[in-house]
Formats: sequence, C-alpha cells, structure tokens
Amino acid sequence: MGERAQEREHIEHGIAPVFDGRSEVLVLGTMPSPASREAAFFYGHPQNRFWRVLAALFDEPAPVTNGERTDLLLRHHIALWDVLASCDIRGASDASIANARPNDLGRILSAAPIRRVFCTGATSARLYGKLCEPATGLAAVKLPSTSPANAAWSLPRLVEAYRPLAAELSLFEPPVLDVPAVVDLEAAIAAAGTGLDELMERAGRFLAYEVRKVLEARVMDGVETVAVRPADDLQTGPRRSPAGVPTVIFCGNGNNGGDGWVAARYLDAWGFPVCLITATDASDLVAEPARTAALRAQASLGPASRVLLSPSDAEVAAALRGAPVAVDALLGTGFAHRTVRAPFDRWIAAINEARRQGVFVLAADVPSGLSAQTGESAATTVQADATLTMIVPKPGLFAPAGAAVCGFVRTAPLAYIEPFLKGARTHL
Ligand SMILES: NC(=O)C1=CN([C@@H]2O[C@H](COP(=O)(O)OP(=O)(O)OC[C@H]3O[C@@H](n4cnc5c(N)ncnc54)[C@H](O)[C@@H]3O)[C@@H](O)[C@H]2O)[C@H](O)CC1
Ligand SMILES: [K+]
Repeated sequence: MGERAQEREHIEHGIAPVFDGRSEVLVLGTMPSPASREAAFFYGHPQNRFWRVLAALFDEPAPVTNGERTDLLLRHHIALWDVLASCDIRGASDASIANARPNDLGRILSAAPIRRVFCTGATSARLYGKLCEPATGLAAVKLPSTSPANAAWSLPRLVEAYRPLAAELSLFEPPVLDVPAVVDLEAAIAAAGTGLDELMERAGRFLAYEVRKVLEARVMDGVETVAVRPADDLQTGPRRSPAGVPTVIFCGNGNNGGDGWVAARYLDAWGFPVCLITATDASDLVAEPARTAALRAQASLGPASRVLLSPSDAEVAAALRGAPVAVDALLGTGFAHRTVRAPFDRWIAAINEARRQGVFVLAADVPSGLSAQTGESAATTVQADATLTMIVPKPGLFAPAGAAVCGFVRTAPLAYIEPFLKGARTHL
C-alpha cells in the first residue's frame, strides 16, 4: 500500500438514520464504509452479511434495494444508525479511527420507545460506551460484526448471535382485510413510493424463497439428490446447481400470474430450473405490471428452464410428473366467480392430481378457484399445501371452505403497512 493510501480521510456520516415512533431497538454500527457511502445506505458492501442476517432472523428473502431495507427495519420496529457523526479513518479500517465525534442519538431516543441498544461489532460497542452511553444511560449489547473481514463467523453463527435482537421486538400481526381494502392499501403504499411493480417483484421473490425452502428441505430429507448448498445458506445470492426435475409454475393472465413469472425468474437465477405454464405469451399479456414482469422473466430464463405456451393436457401431466413443487399463480384476488374457465379448470385438476402423487403445491396469494373475499369455492379449486398470501390475509382464506384448501397460510410482508392501517376496513 502506498504512502497516500495510508493517510486518514476525514469522513462525515451523511446517511439519515432509519427510525419512527414504533422503533423498539436501536442498532448501531460505527461509521458507513466506503461501499455504504457509495450506496448511500447502511451495510452497502455486497459481502457484508447484515441484511442477510436480519432477513434470516425473520425467515424472509434478503432485501435488495435501499427502499426494501428501510421497509424491513421499520416493519420489525428496528432503528438503525451509527455511533459516529464524523471521524478520520483509513478506508473501512475501524482500528484507524481518530477524532471521533458521536451522533446525537437523543434524536431517536426522544421520538421512539427504544428498549435496547445493540452495537454491530467491537469498535462500535467500545465507541458507544465511551462517547454515547454517558448521555443515553442505556448499556449496549455487543453483537459480532457482519463485515466480510469477520470471516470466522459463518452466516448461521451470526444469525444465532443476533437472535437476542429479534427477541426484543413485538410482533406485528397483519389484520385480515377485505379485498377492496387491500386495493386501497396498495394505493397508499404506492403513494408513499412503492409501486405495484415493486410489490410484484417482492411478491415473486418471496414466492421463490418459499419454493426454495421446500426444495432444500427435500434435499436435507434425502428425497432429492441434486447437489445444493445446505439450507442454512438460504440467504446467499445466485448460484448454479445441477438440474433436478423443474418446479412447475402455473401463471394466469392477470397480476397473480405476474407473481409467478417473477418467482420463475428468481428460482432460475438461483439455480433451480422451472417449467412455466401459461395460456398467453408474455408479449400478449394485457395486465400490468404482469406483462412487464413476464417479458423480463422470459428474457432472463436460462437453458435449464422453459416456458410451455398453451400445452396439451398430456404435456402438463408430463411436466408435473416427478416435479418437487407446483406453484399455483393462476388466479388471485381478481377471481370472484363460480366457475373457472378453460384451460385453467383443467390445469387446476392436474395440480390437484399431482398433489395426490406427492407434489408440494404452493398457492400464490390464494388457491385458484377460491374467492379471496367470500371464501366460496369454485367446482375446480386448487388444494394447496401452503398459501403465501400477499401483504395481508384476506377473509376468504379463513372461511370454512377456504381454510380447507389453503394448507399452511403465511403472509408475505411486502411493505411497511402499519402507518396506513388506521381507518382501514378490517373484516374481523
Ligand atoms: N395485493 C397486492 O398488493 C399485490 C397483489 N399482487 C397480485 O395481484 C393479484 C391480483 O391481480 P389481478 O390482476 O387483479 O387479478 P388476478 O390475477 O387474480 O385475476 C385476473 C385474471 O383472472 C382472469 N379470470 C377472472 N375470472 C376468471 C374465471 N372465472 N376463469 C378464468 N379466468 C378468470 C381474468 O381474465 C384475469 O386474467 C393478487 O392476487 C396478487 O397475487 C401483486 O403481485 C403484488 C401486490
Ligand atoms: K393463486
């Protein structure tokens, strides 16, 4: 390293803290690294495991954009900042810090019911103790650093060490909302900066994440023999694995289908081949953002995956034979009829037959054929092993007929919705 690279640089923090009146814990690093300053957000180095650790704590896919990362923090009532407002530092070397000036944590502590402070590493804990604790009167819990330099700590070990943070947080139970109230909620989320296209991206990624959990569990159980990394690596990024029988993803023509197209893109990118079944070519779809999402997915699928356009019943059955998982993204909240039109009725029957043969069926938002609002079930309705419902649960999922076809219900928390719930029409 040359003489100049050894010199300390004066750094001002420059990234606004994340918190609001619901924040319950305060997580503090030392100072944004050069990569974080470049990304204009905390823990921006792609190899830093902070976001993967938090996501794993809550069993969610790792957030990608700064907006998603902010949402994740606020949803879980976590405030995030750093101990220092400015210092002199060499690169990202905490050991080189001089002339340290602390941030005014009173800004957060006076606005939020912070129960506990956590420091992400030895340097932030030491500087917090010296520069902040006398003013805050709150002792901090020291957590291991998630930086790539802390290579001795594997991701699973970090996740275990961070569990006390999650244990401090009160759980948010999303309310059951009528379908028209979900539409209002979407509009409020969009007005606050997260559009339907971004929600669909998150929905599809969450679906892919749930599929991946099923696939990796099957490997652990010895049902699948493809060589994949162990399940505790679920948060890591793209990688390739030898192809097993592809996951079959059934996509309808509306935005429920869009969730399926996005899920296909992620699974393929993560190394899990897919067979996507659709009645309409991506370019002929009308609903947005489904059309844009489908075109993007179609263009990105690798050679191990394929799209079957209007396949025969025999081709559908062949795709399902031996498949580990079938994703039902045919009909979502837009369906409210007594009968399902062809070919979707036949595809639903094929999914249900495949489930009887052992294929795991995951429904996107709501099992197709079930009215998300009333819980009435069409003659042909998907029988799911699990349903990943988007943003909030809908009443139909809990009506007697609905509960019978949903399997295990999980809500995908696609956005920070608490600020928008006041006055929302809830079903229960
Ligand atoms: N809630 C959210 O914030 C998000 C929801 N997403 C997903 O979007 C769907 C709702 O999408 P929408 O386009 O409104 O409706 P659907 O896709 O459910 O259905 C419309 C589709 O279905 C066809 N159709 C209607 N009736 C029938 C019938 N009887 N037989 C056959 N086909 C029928 C219609 O022609 C349309 O093509 C929601 O469920 C979520 O999955 C976003 O992805 C993210 C945010
Ligand atoms: K569905």
